[in-house]
Amino acid sequence: MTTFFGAIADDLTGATDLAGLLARSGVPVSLRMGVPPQAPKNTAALEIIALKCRTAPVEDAVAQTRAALEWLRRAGAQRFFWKYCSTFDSTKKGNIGPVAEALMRDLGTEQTTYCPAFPENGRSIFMGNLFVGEQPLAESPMKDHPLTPMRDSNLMRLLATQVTGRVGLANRLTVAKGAEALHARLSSLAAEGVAHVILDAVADEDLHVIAQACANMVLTTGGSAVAMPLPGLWRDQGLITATPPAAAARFEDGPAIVLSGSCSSMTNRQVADFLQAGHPAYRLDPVELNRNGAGAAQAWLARQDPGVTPLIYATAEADQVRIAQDELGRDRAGEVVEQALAACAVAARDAGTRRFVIAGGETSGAVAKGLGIDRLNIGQEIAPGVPWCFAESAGMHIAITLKSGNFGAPTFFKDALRVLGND
Ligand SMILES: Nc1ncnc2c1ncn2[C@@H]1O[C@H](COP(=O)(O)OP(=O)(O)O)[C@@H](O)[C@H]1O
Ligand SMILES: O=C(O)[C@@H](O)C(=O)COP(=O)(O)O
Repeated sequence: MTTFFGAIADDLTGATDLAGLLARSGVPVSLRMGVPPQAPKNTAALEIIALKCRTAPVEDAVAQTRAALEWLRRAGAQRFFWKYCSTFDSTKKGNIGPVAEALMRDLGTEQTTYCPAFPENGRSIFMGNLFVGEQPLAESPMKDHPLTPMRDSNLMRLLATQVTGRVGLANRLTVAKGAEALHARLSSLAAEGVAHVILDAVADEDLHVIAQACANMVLTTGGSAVAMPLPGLWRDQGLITATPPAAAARFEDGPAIVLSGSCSSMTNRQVADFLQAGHPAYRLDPVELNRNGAGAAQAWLARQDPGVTPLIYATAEADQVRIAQDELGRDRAGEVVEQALAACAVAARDAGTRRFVIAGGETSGAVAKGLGIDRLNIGQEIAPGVPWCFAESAGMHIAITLKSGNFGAPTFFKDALRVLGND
């Protein structure tokens, strides 16, 4: 099938989030890890390329996204989407703005839109200000994010330092009037030379208005939710067709494992819930891993009953994370944990595990890389923005879910096993 929609995501969990929401339309979605080295072949109507460029140097992020754009254009894509975090994770320099401007230049378009709203997960935008639940972004836990601390809630100000073009707003009062009014507002902003338009949205209805108004724009940007209604609209217009999920959306049923490297407050609750349910668990200590490697964890794993899903986790509260980081440095502490979880995933696969539940964005990248995954097909959603995915790993068909730290209910790990399997 020829590709119609090409999306570029700045991280892997963000890409599966987008894929899960697009898949709700019934239109096949394909997700590639990185820009494929080979020319497009067997592409889906909706193609997503997952990059790892959220915190990369700006020039690096721009080069990666331009290469992804080129591949998607060669696949036939006619509409493009730049996916970043629903909490607008970025710094004064980028990478959201510079990448958007580079994509605009390559596509020859003078205006794009920005909408990280994700109402189902509590992200809303009003008068250009981003809220996480009832808290302004800058008062939410995102203010202390280790890499991209968000200390301003105003998206116009945040974006203005990242772009060279003018920034404007189409506010909720306009969006509430419907697609025609929003379209007219975008046109009048374009006439004034406003290249970057923040779009307010507080509820899913707003996202539908935005999709209608923007469905013909060559490039739009945002979180996953604003793209969600687009495939349905294009299908109704006859631009794409829905076909049953690809045959690759299958896995060989088998044992499951939960691997958690996220230290977000939600993941801490999810680990506690799973421990309370009595699952066998092994806690990784970064200092110990740095000294002796992951051998003890793998030996423990080899002794487990494959019928009872084990949990291996480094998830810890902030004070424990600080102790490990003080001892090893932030990067080394993260690296030893990621390497250990990736090694455990490979050992589990080789011992017959076929369902993998992974918590954490960086963790997911490391595990997927360790398992040698280069393409994911999208299956059932477990929680908003967290689908099961199907992939090939060392010639085996596996199922894997990659959970962003903040997403999912406290029962997420049990929910994942229930959605796919008999647990
Ligand atoms: N106990 C710990 N001490 C220090 N760093 C840790 C610990 N546990 C996990 N980490 C690291 O913290 C980072 C968590 O990031 P990530 O996996 O992206 O989760 P999230 O999606 O919640 O941000 C990873 O690099 C992981 O290896
Ligand atoms: O938009 C979102 O919130 C997510 O899709 C996302 O990008 C999550 O990033 P991590 O929290 O780093 O996994």
